[in-house]
Amino acid sequence: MAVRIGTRGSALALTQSQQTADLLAGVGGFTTELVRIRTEGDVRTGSLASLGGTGVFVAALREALLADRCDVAIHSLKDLPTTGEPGLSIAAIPARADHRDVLCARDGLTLAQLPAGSKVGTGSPRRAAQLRALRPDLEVLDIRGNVDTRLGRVPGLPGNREDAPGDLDAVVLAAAGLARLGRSEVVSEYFEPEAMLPAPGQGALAVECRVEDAPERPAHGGPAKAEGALAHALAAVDDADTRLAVTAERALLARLEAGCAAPVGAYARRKGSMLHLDAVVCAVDGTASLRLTKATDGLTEVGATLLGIELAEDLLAGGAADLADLGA
Ligand SMILES: NCc1[nH]cc(CCC(=O)O)c1CC(=O)O
Repeated sequence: MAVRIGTRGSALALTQSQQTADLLAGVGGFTTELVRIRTEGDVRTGSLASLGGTGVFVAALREALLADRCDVAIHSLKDLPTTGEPGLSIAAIPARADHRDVLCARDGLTLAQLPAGSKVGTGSPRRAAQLRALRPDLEVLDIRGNVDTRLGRVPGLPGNREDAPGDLDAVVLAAAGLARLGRSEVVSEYFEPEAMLPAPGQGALAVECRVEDAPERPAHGGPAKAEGALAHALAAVDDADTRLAVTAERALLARLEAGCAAPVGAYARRKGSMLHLDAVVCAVDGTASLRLTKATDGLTEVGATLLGIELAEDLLAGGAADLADLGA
């Protein structure tokens, strides 16, 4: 019997679901098939999908898992709410792809090379705030749509359709999504976290399944226990360092009680025996921000969670809630 992989129908979702299906099947013991889960957001026009945010898609995939219409669901971790779903488990977090945001500008321009007044599109308050802080002289515009639609707003990018509008000078997107779609040649600049902190979980995927199919992970570390071919594969594709990093980033987000549209950036990575976490909360107009860093030698799920909570409390003590509407 094939393991049914539930996925959204966008090009990005289909690509990352197929790549993850191949990763799981590569461990051996089963085949996979993609099951496309339709949502209300898919059948109506783009504006509803953006209104409902990604929450409607996550909810539809979770409903399909609980109703046994699929066995596994693949999510972009940065779109996944920090609250879990009873009966389901984040059974695997594969190694993170590129965590960075990128600029895709006309004529290969970097951010520093864009003329004053250039129009830069992004749908993310986090990216807008950090862009405005770096270049207050640019015009940052709110844009919507899938990756192809967004790239189509910039004239002359390789791979754009002939009839694309090309009405902006640049857009900012996630490196990981472009890489998964094979469109990295549109990138004119990669932003290191020092310039722009990514969204918590950016570049990482989450594989969710019903709790009875998930490998058992001891709370204080040690190898996961897996019964059955699927649980074994889920344990095998899990990346411990990525899991630690995104656990810290998401614990921070949860403690800030920040929504997915809040202007909060966070990036954690393991360096030797330490886990480092950088985070920023920005005023959306880019005039103020609070950026802090913290590290721990507690390289367990508990240690990573505490790191995120403690850095969030440092940010709150520094006035993060007055800077930004965290509930956005
Ligand atoms: N919010 C949309 C979204 N969700 C996941 C990705 C791809 C990158 C990733 O997996 O983090 C994107 C596109 C983007 O932000 O450019």
